[in-house]
Amino acid sequence: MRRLLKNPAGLLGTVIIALMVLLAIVAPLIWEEAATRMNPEAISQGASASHPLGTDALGRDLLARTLVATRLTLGLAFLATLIGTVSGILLGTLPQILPRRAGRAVIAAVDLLVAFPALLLAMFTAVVAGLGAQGAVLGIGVALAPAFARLTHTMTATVAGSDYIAAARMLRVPRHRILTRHVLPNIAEPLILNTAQAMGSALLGLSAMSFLGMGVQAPAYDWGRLLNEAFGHVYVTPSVVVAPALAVSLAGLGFMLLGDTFAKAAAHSREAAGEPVAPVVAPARDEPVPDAVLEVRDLAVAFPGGVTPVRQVSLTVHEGEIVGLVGESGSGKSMTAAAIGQIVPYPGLTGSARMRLGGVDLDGLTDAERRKLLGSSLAMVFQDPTSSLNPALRVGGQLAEVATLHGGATRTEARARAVERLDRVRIKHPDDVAKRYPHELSGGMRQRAVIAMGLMNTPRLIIADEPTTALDVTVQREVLRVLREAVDATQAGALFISHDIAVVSELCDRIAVMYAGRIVEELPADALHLARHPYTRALVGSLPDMDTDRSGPLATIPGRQPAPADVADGCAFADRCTFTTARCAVRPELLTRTDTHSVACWEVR
Ligand SMILES: Nc1ncnc2c1ncn2[C@@H]1O[C@H](COP(=O)(O)OP(=O)(O)OP(=O)(O)O)[C@@H](O)[C@H]1O
Repeated sequence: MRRLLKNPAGLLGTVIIALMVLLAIVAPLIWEEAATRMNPEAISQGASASHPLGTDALGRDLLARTLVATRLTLGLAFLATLIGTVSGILLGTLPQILPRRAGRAVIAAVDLLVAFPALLLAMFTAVVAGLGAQGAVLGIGVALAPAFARLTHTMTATVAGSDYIAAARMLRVPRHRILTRHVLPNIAEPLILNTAQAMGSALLGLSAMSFLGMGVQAPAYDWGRLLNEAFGHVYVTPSVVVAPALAVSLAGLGFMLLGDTFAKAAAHSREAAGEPVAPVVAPARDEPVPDAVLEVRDLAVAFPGGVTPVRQVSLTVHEGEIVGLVGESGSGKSMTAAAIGQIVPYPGLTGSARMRLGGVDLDGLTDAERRKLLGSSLAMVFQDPTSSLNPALRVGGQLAEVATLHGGATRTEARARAVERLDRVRIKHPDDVAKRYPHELSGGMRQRAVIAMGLMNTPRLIIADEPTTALDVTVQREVLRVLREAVDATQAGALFISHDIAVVSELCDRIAVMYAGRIVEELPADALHLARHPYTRALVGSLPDMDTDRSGPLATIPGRQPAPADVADGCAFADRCTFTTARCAVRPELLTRTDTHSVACWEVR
């Protein structure tokens, strides 16, 4: 309701439709008599005190008739919309249930009908069904159905490709049950939005049919019929068309605005509750770290409802260095990466005391400058290489685009560079691979192609967010080697995110351990055995090695990490820690133990 009040167009649409519905209920009760009373002395008059919008050819009051006609007009529009949506949705879902060939035939028929002008289709159906309100309603319903069927089919086909539908099929869930339980609930929202707008179209279509004499027939009348009757006098008393024309336009506008409001409300309902609130962080006053390709100080990310997945995270990455960010699922690693790349999803907001990339302070830049800097200096490699590459474009073309867009290269230069970069990430026959589409590549090749894409310009920082999680162990090794070579060759810094402490310790120079949105320990990778924080020690301890007793269960960390909205004031790990004391009710700061080792724990002070 609050959102509706803030959206004037939506509010207007809601008020118009609410008034129309109210009129449809009460107008015939109040003005029926005035609307049907004939007056031979006041035939086809213009506006006057007794008839504010004039009279028709039989001397009946046009304002009263317009108000009374609201019920029939809205009622018929509702019926036509009902016919159109129900038959459209049924038609659109049929191909999911029918055998493949029959399904294709249905879709071909729908495509044919969509191509046919809607009003002609309505008229044709109305003529076949018989002149009058019934025929017109059926005609408009039939005219609305193909667009709904097309929409339903397209959305159903999209949802049908999802993994959860594949899982349901694998479990042998019957087709009709997949449709009603898994498909339709997921496409209901756009269908409802379209229904509101279809109501407007139905109303306009029905009014047009009645105006042409093919809809409601005398003595019944809707707004279109009133327009039809008034039209004969329009040159003598133009005001006679004002009331019905205004009513049709207002209702049409009302339904369109209402559809829009539904769409906006649906978009907002997907967001977390509450308004976005930016974290307040005081800017850093000390000198920036020299030679750092990335310096992040006190980074925080906040979502509405007190969800703060990243709290006071400080990270520094130097040239040619790979820093590993480890932590269990939900500790805020990806969100930290997203905040550095300025791609935190709305309604999340970020704040930091300092954010410098390649020696440039991002907070001091305009949006355009920041985009340019990030586009040319930051390369991001995500977990799923399939979604990082556009399936409709060839690999070489996509890589080349990066160089033309941010590096100012010509097309020929960019293409040559794309092949060279593919070669650099150890892709065999790079010339040939550049011409292929992403689906023609294996997972490991795709991930290497994404790394090559990051290397198209001269990145200062590479952020790799679990780049090998989806790959098997041998391919994983290849990709990690390529990443190390890329860092060594370009002297860029890299932030490598993973939940696998074994992989991180092998690849990285330094490791930052994250727990419940904060960094709890930072140390050189080769000093992992000297880790002091109980969480890091538990992580290291849960790694099996050659001496691990294979007959016993693997070591685990009991308990669970708190959700971002439930992190307590004290040490977030206290619940799961074996060294917890009264002091842990106060959060320990991340303190430097040696030049390269920092820990946030009371126990190790
Ligand atoms: N759009 C969002 N709205 C609200 N909270 C979110 C949103 N996206 C993520 N979060 C929260 O942020 C927290 C951190 O998520 P993040 O993806 O950074 O974790 P992660 O450490 O990378 O985990 P994983 O290893 O599973 O990817 C999660 O607990 C999640 O609940």
